[in-house]
Parts: sequence; C-alpha cells; structure tokens
Amino acid sequence: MTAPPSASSPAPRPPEAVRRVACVGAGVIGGGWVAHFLARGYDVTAWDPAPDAEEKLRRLVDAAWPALEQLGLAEGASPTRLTVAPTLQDAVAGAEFVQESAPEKLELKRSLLAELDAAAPPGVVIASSTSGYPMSDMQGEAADPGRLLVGHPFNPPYLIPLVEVVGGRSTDPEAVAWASRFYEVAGKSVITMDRELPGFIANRLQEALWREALHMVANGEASVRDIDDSITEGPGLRWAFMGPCLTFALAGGEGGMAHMLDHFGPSLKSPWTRLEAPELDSALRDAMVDGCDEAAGGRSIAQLVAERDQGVIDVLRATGRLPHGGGRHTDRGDATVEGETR
Ligand SMILES: NC(=O)C1=CN([C@@H]2O[C@H](COP(=O)(O)OP(=O)(O)OC[C@H]3O[C@@H](n4cnc5c(N)ncnc54)[C@H](O)[C@@H]3O)[C@@H](O)[C@H]2O)C=CC1
Ligand SMILES: C[N+](C)(C)CC(=O)CC(=O)[O-]
Repeated sequence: MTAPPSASSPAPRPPEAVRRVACVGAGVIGGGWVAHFLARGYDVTAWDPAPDAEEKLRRLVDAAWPALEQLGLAEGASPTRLTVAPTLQDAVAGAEFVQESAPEKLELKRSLLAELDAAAPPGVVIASSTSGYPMSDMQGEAADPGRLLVGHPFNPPYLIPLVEVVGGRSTDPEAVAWASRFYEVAGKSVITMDRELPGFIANRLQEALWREALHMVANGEASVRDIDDSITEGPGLRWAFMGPCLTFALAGGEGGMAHMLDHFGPSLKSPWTRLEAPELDSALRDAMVDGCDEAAGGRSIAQLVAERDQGVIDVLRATGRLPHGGGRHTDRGDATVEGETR
C-alpha cells in the first residue's frame, strides 16, 4: 500500500529558476543526461557506485560535446560544471531536480528511489529514467512518494528530444506538471501522460516492432541487416518528421485515412504479426549479436555513436528542428538567444 502524496512538502523552485541538477546512475543514459544538462548550462552533480564510473562518464561527455556544440550550447555551458560526488547523499544534497538512471531492476529502483527521497531536499522532484516500470510499482518504499515520477528519455538523451512524463498512483499531479515544464525549459520535447501504461507510448510501439524483428531473425526469415535496412531505407525516413498515423493517412491518397482504413482495414486481421514474445535462447542471442557485428562492418561502438550523433543532428537540421549553425533554444531565465543575454 503506497502512502498518499505528502501535503506538507514545500513547493520546488520554479522550473525556470533551476540551476543545479543531480544525475544518479551514470551509464549510457545517466551519462547522456549529464551531457544534456551540462550543454543546457546547468551545474550537474553525478553519482554512480561503479569504481570506473567517473572515468567513463567524463569520456562519454567528451565524446558527446562536439555534437552538443553543433546543437548550440547555453551561455556558460561547460563540462567543467560537472562534479562527481563521493556519495549519493552528497550528489543530491544541493539538487533542485534529480534524474535517476540506475539499472532496470525493480527492487533496486524501489530501494534507490526511497534512498533518494530520504536524501534530496524536501519538495525537489525526483524522476526515474525507467524504460517501462510504472512508477506505482517503484514508489512504495519512499516516505514522500508524491514527488516521484517517470521521465523516460531516448538514447542519447542529449540529442533525442522526447521525454515521456508520467506519475504513479501516489504522485502529486503538481509534481508531474512541474517536471513537464522543467524538461521543456531544459530543451526537451515532452509528452505528459495522464495514466500509466507499461512501456509508456514510444516503447510500447518500439516493442511491437522489436518483437517482430526477433521473430524474423529467430525463424531465419530476415537477417539483422535486412531488418535495419527495411527501416532506414523505408518507413524510418518518413518517421523522422511525420508519425505512422499521418503517414498512413497519405496511403489513402485524396481519400486520406478514411479511404486507407476502408481499403486496407481488412488486412489488420491477416496473420502478419505474432505478438507473443519469442524465446530469447542462445541461438537467437548469437544470431542478433553476430548480425549486428556484420552490420557494423568493423566499425567500433565509439564510431557508431559518432555516426549516430551526426545522423540525428543532420535529420534535426534538415527537418527545421535545429537552428542552422547552432544557436540557443531555451526558456531559462539566464539564457541567451542568438547571442543576447536575457
Ligand atoms: N539504454 C537505453 O537505451 C535506455 C535506458 N533507459 C533506462 O535508463 C536506466 C539506465 O539504463 P542504462 O543507462 O542503459 O544502463 P547502464 O548499465 O548503462 O547504466 C546503469 C548505471 O547505474 C549504475 N548503478 C548500479 N547500481 C546503482 C545504484 N544502486 N544506484 C545508482 N547507480 C547504480 C551502474 O554502475 C551503471 O553505471 C534504466 O532504467 C533504463 O531502463 C531509458 C531509455 C533508454
Ligand atoms: C532499449 N530500450 C528499451 C531501453 C530503449 C528505450 O527505453 C528508449 C530508446 O532509447 O529507444
């Protein structure tokens, strides 16, 4: 049984006034959040229990920085504004917002979120990067579950704009509204959900595609490369700027979605899909790993990351979502826009 939201918590600072962010868990996603918040001009304190975490985190930030410079840095933004704290308590002590990005293990998240709640200043909002756990399943051990919510990012958080924000049963709706505004101010594109869905919106969609991909590889119906090419040379080109619903409306010609549904609706019942999850046995695991190695064609993970980052920037620029030549796009109070201090 989770406690009701605490009525006595002080209100957090206005989202526009936040200067100091804590990132707890500094792997692929926590490190990506660190890079994003640094580039937006925040002071960032990070904590991660791994002995080599600081070295890896600084490497990730350094690798991301050229892409972030292309995007346009906030006034005063610098990797030197990152502090790696010796303890979780030190990391969150002065924080005005906390982003948790620890491993996707339910019990770990439950106790870590309770620990963060005990250590963070009262009223400060704490968001989890979880890819799929509902906050209702994670907030039960916290003394003030009202300030805990999900802020689900996409990899890498410093380039992919979307964050899905959703509270749990005990989350204060004002915390959800605060977090949505905060992420916007911090340069993200926010979808605020009014109810919990496992996998939220985007991962539910991605998971459907992913299951089909694994089925096809497991059954020898398509190679890893066929699957990747089928998206990058096909629908993926459209999806960068027009979602699957509007895209399919155009499949109906001048009749739009109405004609599309009348024409192709019956095919919804055809046995194209097998939505039961395939068995992830060692043969399928090996086929996916070998297929990805083959598709990478000798490129290292670091090379692929650089290629992906440049690709996302090119798409953002080509679709008018990036100021040409960089520049600043933020609402923060101390921000500069195209060189002007506000
Ligand atoms: N990898 C991805 O593409 C995405 C992951 N996520 C979510 O982000 C979260 C983190 O995932 P990744 O960064 O991929 O994992 P990761 O394995 O790269 O990083 C996890 C980090 O957490 C640290 N850690 C371990 N125990 C901890 C604890 N008790 N407290 C704090 N940190 C701890 C580890 O040392 C590691 O550096 C998960 O909830 C995941 O579902 C969300 C969106 C995309
Ligand atoms: C693989 N993943 C489920 C952890 C991916 C995400 O959660 C979002 C993303 O980056 O696609």
